[in-house]
Amino acid sequence: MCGVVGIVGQSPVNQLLYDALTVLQHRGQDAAGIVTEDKGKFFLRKSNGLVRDVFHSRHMQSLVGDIGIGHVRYPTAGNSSTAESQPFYVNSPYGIVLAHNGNLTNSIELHQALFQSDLRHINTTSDSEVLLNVFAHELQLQAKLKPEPKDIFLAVAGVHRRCRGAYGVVALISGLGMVAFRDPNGIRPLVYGKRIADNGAIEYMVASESVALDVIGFELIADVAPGEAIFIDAAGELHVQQCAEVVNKTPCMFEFVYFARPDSIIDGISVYKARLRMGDALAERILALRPDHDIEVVIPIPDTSRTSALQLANRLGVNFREGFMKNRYIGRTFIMPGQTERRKSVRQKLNAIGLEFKGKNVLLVDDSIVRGTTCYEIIEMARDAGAKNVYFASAAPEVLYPNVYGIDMPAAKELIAHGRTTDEIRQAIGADWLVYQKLEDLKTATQTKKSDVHDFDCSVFDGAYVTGDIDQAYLDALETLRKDDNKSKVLVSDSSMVDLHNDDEG
Ligand SMILES: O=P(O)(O)OC[C@H]1O[C@H](OP(=O)(O)OP(=O)(O)O)[C@H](O)[C@@H]1O
Ligand SMILES: NC(=O)CC[C@H](N)C(=O)O
Ligand SMILES: [Mg+2]
Repeated sequence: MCGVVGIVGQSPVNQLLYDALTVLQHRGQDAAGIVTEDKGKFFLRKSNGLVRDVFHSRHMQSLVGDIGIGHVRYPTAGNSSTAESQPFYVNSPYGIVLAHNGNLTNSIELHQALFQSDLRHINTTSDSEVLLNVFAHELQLQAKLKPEPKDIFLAVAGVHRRCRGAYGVVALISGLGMVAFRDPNGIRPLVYGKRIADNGAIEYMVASESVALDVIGFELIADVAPGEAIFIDAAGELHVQQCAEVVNKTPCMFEFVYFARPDSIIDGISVYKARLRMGDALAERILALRPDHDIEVVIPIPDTSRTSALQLANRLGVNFREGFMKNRYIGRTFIMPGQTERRKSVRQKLNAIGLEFKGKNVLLVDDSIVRGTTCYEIIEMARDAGAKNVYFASAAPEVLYPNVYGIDMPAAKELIAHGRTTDEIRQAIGADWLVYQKLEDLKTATQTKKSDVHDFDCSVFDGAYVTGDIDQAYLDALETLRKDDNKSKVLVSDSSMVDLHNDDEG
């Protein structure tokens, strides 16, 4: 789940982009990149690592210009080499750089078509480079030396016709402006906002999550609607156009469960409020299943479950206690690339406060159980700390199916709930009791009257892929390519791959 940002400013945007990327860091910890443009020339810095490690003073100084885009990466396709970090660059037409959140489900077919019909060369295994070249080709078809907004929108319509899957995109077209668009299902989030610069002109910003706008000091205008594109031209003028023939708004449910920051608003839904309601619904379920429960304390698994766990405890009328302390310098474990790293990191990240566990019946609450890495370790820690009984509650239902839209869950067999009953999962994670949220309750908790979202992509829970193009053969191929055991063999980082680089000193 990557994070993207783009700013059309009235003064240098390098620091603003950097700050926005740090706010979006929770969406991708593997690599980061920024491209700015000044007098028709692009300036790039991208590399593997966290934002604070990728950009040093000398890189920041070289990122000149009042317009730019940025990306934080969590790979879901290709490999994790620096050459596959983003933004990507293509020199024709005009010179375009692009940052992508999501995952294309037909990138292999597109890759072939780009070579055989469009005579374009793709140099990496990244689906985002494919997406960039589809956009570039569609723009080239307009055959204009000075394209107008309608030509840009026709190119986006071409992307919608050819690309399948999930994409929240921001791109710069050299000398012309910044374009941003979202797939016709709106699977990945994308918002835009504005602020008034010191000279009185309007500055625009696009970001994966509204929290980035808040922190940088931009006011939210709207979500980029599914299938819609926005274009801010060289004169700073905003153009908005629906570019898809068919739109079916189904944002990713997992954004609300785990990925997004709680202080973000996605498609009119407050992630924070949705998580509070998830806690309420889960408490109702516990009360229905065990009216005479003996839970003495509710303990969240930091960080993401805090919001729902607090509300759950309130609703149960049981004490809420921070029984696990988190090392603030260790990032999210779920989005780390390998299982050994993930397991080690749970232990390094969380430590139990013994007195909250000793002799008590504790209910541990997490937002979700995916591979079971976190809950297995945590339950063992709770027992070591002297808990009498360790119960476990998940604010999301069983994660049963792979994700194909930008979350790296490629293999059903790696999911702890796959092929197991609830009781078998309980045994596998070592809990005394286990309860999951029901999918209907999760949907009800996430929906609000204020939003026009009536359905979600819940494919990881129900196996219904909203783009309608996923079959078992696709899932089998994805599993073979990306499952943990094969990642290290197949997806080796190749630092010798060619890409645009202004700075190769690291
Ligand atoms: O069952 P698993 O495969 O372990 O995945 C689920 C866990 O991973 C995530 O936490 P993470 O540490 O990534 O982030 P957080 O600090 O935001 O909770 C999520 O919040 C769960 O705790
Ligand atoms: N998580 C994402 O959004 C990934 C974007 C893109 N598919 C990549 O692997 O770089
Ligand atoms: Mg967690």
